[in-house]
Amino acid sequence: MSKIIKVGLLGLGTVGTGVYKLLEKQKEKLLLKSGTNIEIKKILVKNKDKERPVDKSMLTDDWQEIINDPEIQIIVELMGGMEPAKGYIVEALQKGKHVVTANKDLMAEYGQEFFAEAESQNVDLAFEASVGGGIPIIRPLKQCLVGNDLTEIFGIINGTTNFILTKMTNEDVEFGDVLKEAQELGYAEADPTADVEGYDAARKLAILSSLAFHSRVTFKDVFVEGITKISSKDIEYAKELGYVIKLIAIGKNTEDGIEVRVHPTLIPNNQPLAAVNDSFNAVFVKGDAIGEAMFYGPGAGELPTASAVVGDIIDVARNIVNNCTNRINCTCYDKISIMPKDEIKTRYYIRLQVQDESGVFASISSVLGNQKVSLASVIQKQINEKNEAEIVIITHVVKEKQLMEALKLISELPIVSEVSSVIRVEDI
Ligand SMILES: NC(=O)C1=CN([C@@H]2O[C@H](COP(=O)(O)OP(=O)(O)OC[C@H]3O[C@@H](n4cnc5c(N)ncnc54)[C@H](OP(=O)(O)O)[C@@H]3O)[C@@H](O)[C@H]2O)C=CC1
Ligand SMILES: N[C@@H](CC=O)C(=O)O
Ligand code: NA
Repeated sequence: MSKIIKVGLLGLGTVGTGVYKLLEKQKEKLLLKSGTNIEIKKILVKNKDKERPVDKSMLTDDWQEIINDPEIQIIVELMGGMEPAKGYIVEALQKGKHVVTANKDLMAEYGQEFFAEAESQNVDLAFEASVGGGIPIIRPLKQCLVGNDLTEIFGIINGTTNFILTKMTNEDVEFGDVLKEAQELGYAEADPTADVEGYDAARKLAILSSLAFHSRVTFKDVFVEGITKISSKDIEYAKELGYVIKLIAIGKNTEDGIEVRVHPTLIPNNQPLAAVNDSFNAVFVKGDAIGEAMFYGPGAGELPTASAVVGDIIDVARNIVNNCTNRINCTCYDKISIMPKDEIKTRYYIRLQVQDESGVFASISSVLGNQKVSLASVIQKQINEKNEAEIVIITHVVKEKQLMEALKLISELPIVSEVSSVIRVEDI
């Protein structure tokens, strides 16, 4: 057996650089911790001429140099995106190399395919960094909590949007400026649309739900809405009503199928998730044996994410040393249907601009009542220069389909000039 396990690193951006630094820092302890030395042999980058904190001779822009190197046993994919990362992972697994990845885009869509390859080659596939950055959540779900039947998994699983919403809540700042700051801090995806439109959180929720409910959930199954339409006014009104707005991911295993959704949500400000700020993430799980547990920590950034990747590398190295690779494979043994979006039930916050005249409330209440939408509260906020009043409604629990039908009818009422915001409310 090799006394040094050699690693091929794909990508030396935010996370790749963190992994390089952390393995260097841990160099003297790796043998003690894993039973073997671990060494990065080659690093794949796009642009070899960029200034980097590593020995230039390790860099290559040629994948063949890495995949065809028989000494390299572990491929660590930190490039991101779909191709060529997907092709490289499949090729690596097919060649009998172990794979560690932080790529949720790929795991949320091709997890099953990757596991089939890993199983057939008897190699490991580890992806702790793909959800919750540095927070241990994949391994706890696969190992520590496997004795439970989990019914719910929900939380804040995108650092960039949590950073933006926290700043918009606590400071008078522009969305664009805060997004730029999140990008500079290395939290955002290469294309930040994935963060702000909720796709990144939806991918992570697909991964978490697959693990929690033992049934494959992919990105396209998740109902998703991002944070781009959230205004400071909504944040302000939510605050007045005792709520805070967060991008919440919710996965439930119900009698009517798996419910998976990601959207901005008003949550009560005494809920523990309301105190999860900046780029921090938190994941709640509910199970028949454990009851409720919360996993909390840094959800993005160079070293927190590297912490999860290096944990995976060491774990794979231990398995190689102990000749026990491919111990935990795909855990999706069930096939549960996905609940259609229309069937989702929740409460809603609705902000409307209406004519300031008598009978307005009665007309709106009547439309809502006919659609079986019952009101928890209605508040008039202010009157503008056009003599329009702004009203905020909070509903009781209603099915998505009924609410959407009611909103369509409301928006057609002559006294309603605009339905300005519709945000879901959860007392989770
Ligand atoms: N940033 C974070 O906080 C977290 C990120 N992740 C995930 O980790 C992965 C990496 O993210 P991050 O480090 O932020 O990304 P970066 O954009 O900072 O880094 C990407 C790296 O991959 C290299 N690369 C990209 N495409 C190619 C290609 N076609 N061929 C060769 N090299 C390529 C780039 O090379 P070059 O340097 O030459 O441009 C760069 O070094 C992603 O999957 C991301 O979703 C997961 C958790 C947290
Ligand atoms: N862009 C992601 C990075 C970590 O997964 C985020 O903001 O959470
Ligand atoms: Na993690």
